[in-house]
Amino acid sequence: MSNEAFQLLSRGGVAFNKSKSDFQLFKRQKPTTPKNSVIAQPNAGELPAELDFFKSTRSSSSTGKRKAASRQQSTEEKRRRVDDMDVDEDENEDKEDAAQRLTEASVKARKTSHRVTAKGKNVPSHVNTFDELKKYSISSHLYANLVSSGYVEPTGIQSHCMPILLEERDLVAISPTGTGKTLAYLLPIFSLLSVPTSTLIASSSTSTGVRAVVVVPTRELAHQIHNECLKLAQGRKWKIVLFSKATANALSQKEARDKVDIIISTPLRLVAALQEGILDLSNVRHLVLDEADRLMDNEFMEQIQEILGSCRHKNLRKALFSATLPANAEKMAMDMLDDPIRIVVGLKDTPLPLIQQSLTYVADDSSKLPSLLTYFAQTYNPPVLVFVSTQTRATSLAEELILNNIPNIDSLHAGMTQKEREDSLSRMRKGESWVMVTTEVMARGMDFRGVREVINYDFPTTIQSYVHRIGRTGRAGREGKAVTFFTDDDAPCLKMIANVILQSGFSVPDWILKLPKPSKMKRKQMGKTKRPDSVNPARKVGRRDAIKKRDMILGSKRRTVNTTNSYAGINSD
Ligand SMILES: Nc1ncnc2c1ncn2[C@@H]1O[C@H](COP(=O)(O)OP(=O)(O)OP(=O)(O)O)[C@@H](O)[C@H]1O
Repeated sequence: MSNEAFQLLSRGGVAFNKSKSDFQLFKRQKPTTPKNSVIAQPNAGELPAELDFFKSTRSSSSTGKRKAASRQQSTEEKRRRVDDMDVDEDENEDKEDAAQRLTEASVKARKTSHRVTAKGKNVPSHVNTFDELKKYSISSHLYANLVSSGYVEPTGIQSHCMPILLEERDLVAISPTGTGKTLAYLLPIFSLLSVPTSTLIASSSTSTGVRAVVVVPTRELAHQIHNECLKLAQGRKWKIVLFSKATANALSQKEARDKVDIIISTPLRLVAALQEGILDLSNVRHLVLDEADRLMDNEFMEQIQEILGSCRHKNLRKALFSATLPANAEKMAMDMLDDPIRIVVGLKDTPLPLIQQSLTYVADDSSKLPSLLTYFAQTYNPPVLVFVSTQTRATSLAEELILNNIPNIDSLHAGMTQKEREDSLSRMRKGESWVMVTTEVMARGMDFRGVREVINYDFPTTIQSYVHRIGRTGRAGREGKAVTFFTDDDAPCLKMIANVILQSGFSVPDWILKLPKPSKMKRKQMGKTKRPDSVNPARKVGRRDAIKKRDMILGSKRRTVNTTNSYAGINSD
């Protein structure tokens, strides 16, 4: 692969060409399978049309199809059994029970001719093209920006949700990772706001103040969504604010505040400004909670309630989006909304079949590092995201990889300063990082379209965590690969994740599926498992080693730009 192609793929953001010719550069690349992988079943060539969110199978290679054919029978059989389950009515069911039913042959046969389920009163019809949205009086200028951003056809979630939001209905929307949920809500917001507040003020229209708010769980995601907004805003004087301490201060003046159209923020930042009295949300008409299930967990719920309480406009419309929504979060979501519509694209809480998933047994924690080094000793497709459970382990693993001469290592976690996090992200987008060691902070929403591989170094302890982590690859119709290490200690959650893999259409060994269902207590304990801070307890770092280590880390950071140029070598077919 050429350096240029890599730069293009890893850039993300504004100039990416969604015609997918870049994607086709990778068509012939064979995925590699680590030797100690106990499960590695490529997906079955062609996706069912309903799951082909980006029509990607049009470009899948015939070789892939041939290879898949020989394995297809059992995988397809299992997948069909999943397809036949009643996803409309039963999707809140416990995954384990669902998979148990899969392994039994007595699943009731029901053909799911549709993969989009809609619930609610008077659900507006979906559209097949962006052109069909014209009946909602979308401005030609907004269209032009849509087209110049490279969006040609709406994805499934966009086809269904855009009309609903444009008809000003409350919405809960669930669609797999990387299927374009951001645009699904941003386009209707821009269309409904119609013109920037500055124009309204100039024409002495009455109401002023922030009119739309998008809330997300991390700063990085807020930044990314802000960039998406800027694409749609081109050529007009929209005031779109990425909320931070600095922008909050700048908005302390009412005149400045009144000109703001859209705010993108994390809950904490927004609530701090509300409490300081430097923000007024009473004019907000559109509130979006992106990664809604995360925002409704204990860490954020209080803040979300405060934000909801501050959005008091009588015409406030609310929309919640996520790739996952467990039953309890869904109930809370529905309770927040008025006469809501609920849209589910694909199977709830299930990764895209384009992501080739496997589990790799690594016995215990101290065996993970050698396994990862073995992995990187073989051909791999950078950039790779490696997920660990804590900040300290992220730092430790990144250092170990550098000391073992794995090129272009970076890390990103919430313990780093904002500047460090921004620099890390920027290196990733520029293609300077080949391996990014990170924590849950990067698991949701982040869109690096070049990411071909995700490694779960530490086992995810919830289905949601697994789905979002591996969803950093296989985005916008591209193929991806996800490898999950598991140790004996991960047994309580193993079956749960294996069931997700099965549900995506991949095989898993029967012995895992036959594991007894762990008690809730065991699963809770598993979530709290204390892993050592260092991923290599054997390393005794003396003073000389410490200096060497520091120099190597600094050297590695300096070298990144140069070594990026030799990228093609490592990634060749
Ligand atoms: N209609 C479209 N055609 C082609 N590409 C699209 C379209 N809509 C969105 N995309 C691209 O798909 C990628 C994924 O979009 P986005 O980040 O909105 O996904 P998501 O569903 O929100 O994912 P996640 O659940 O991980 O947050 C982005 O790179 C985006 O530019």
